[in-house]
Amino acid sequence: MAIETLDDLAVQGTTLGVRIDINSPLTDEGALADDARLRAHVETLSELLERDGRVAVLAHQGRPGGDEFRDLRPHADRLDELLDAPVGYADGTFSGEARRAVESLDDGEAVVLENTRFYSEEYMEFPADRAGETELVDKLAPVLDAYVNDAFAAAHRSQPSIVGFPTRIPSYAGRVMEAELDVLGDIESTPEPRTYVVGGAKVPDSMAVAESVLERGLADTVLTTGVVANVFLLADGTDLGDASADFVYEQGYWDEIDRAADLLAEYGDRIRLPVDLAVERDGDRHEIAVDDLPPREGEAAMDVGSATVSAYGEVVRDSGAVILNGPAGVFENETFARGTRDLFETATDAEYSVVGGGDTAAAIRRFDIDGFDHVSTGGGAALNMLTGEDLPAVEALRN
Ligand SMILES: Nc1ncnc2c1ncn2[C@@H]1O[C@H](COP(=O)(O)OP(=O)(O)O)[C@@H](O)[C@H]1O
Ligand SMILES: O=C(OP(=O)(O)O)[C@H](O)COP(=O)(O)O
Repeated sequence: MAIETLDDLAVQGTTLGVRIDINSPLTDEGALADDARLRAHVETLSELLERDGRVAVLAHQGRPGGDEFRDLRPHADRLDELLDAPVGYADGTFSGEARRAVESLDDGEAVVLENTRFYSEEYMEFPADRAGETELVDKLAPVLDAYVNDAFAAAHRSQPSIVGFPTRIPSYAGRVMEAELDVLGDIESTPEPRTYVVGGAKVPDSMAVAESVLERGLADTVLTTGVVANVFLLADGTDLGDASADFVYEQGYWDEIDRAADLLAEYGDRIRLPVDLAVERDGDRHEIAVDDLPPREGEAAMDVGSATVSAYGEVVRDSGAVILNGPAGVFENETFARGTRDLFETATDAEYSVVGGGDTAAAIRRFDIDGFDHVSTGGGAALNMLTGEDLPAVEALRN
């Protein structure tokens, strides 16, 4: 069944639950370090407000227990600046007070409801029917006329605010969702050879993608960077030193090391690992060949080294399509930004290049890199889609 879009929705005077993805990097003080994901949703929100909708924004920030698990007040303040309409903030998601804030909206007004993940069921995965019966959906659906999902970046999560509402109220794709589905739905027609560059810190997501594209023959080469590369190196028997290994173990990524070992055994000829890594030594960047590891006590691998960037660069330049997700290192720290900056710049030389990921997109803006054919607002969602997997959010909108 075709997905309905905002073209199919009679907006005026209706109260809309609009799920967006404004999960953003934050400063240590909890302020927004990057507002790109907010700006991405301006088109959808402005359209709904200009068409006299009453908009209740649903969104998450961070993961429970993480440093970036914070409230959405800064996001509401920034949206208020970005939109030509008043944007309020409710410090509850579906409390009586939050519901009253939704019910008292006027035409052309918006309110940002509190971080959906402050509510425990939101961080669980459910089939859509069951998600439709969770507290969040059960309490909010009665005060909403319709639901709009514009949160492409969270479309791979089968969580209540993503898949629950379409089982209860009429539901539509927002403009970001619509555009992403159009572009990313057509990856099999991108030019070959295809290279996937998987990096960053969300190792299970990246590993699932690597496995899938290798199995399906979609990837001619997988280049590994970031923490993902560290996991592959550990799986390959490299002594990374305690600091890097402990970082991986503390995240509970034991299974990912086994998975990486299986992938290397099966598809080793198509997977590339870094040949050198960068650590901090005496306050400076210091590069070490993988053959010369481990580093000194306490030194952690924070970036890929120059030899890796140049080896990967050759693969990338010869690629028809490059699909890239995840920074190559701790790019937020200038000492370890080089791998990410140089590799990303090289990726724009491929015939066709697609990038995804919140931090990845932030790195692109930070380094002012132009020339990608598509910069997705999604990381995991984009890559799931590129590998041909169904996105729960999209399935929910179809039913
Ligand atoms: N070697 C590394 N050690 C620790 N963190 C790393 C390393 N390489 C990359 N990172 C971190 O990975 C984070 C981004 O990963 P991720 O969330 O997976 O990316 P995205 O949001 O683009 O999907 C960044 O904060 C970066 O500092
Ligand atoms: O940032 C996100 O995903 P991404 O890092 O894959 O782009 C989304 O907001 C989903 O967040 P999650 O991976 O904590 O479910």
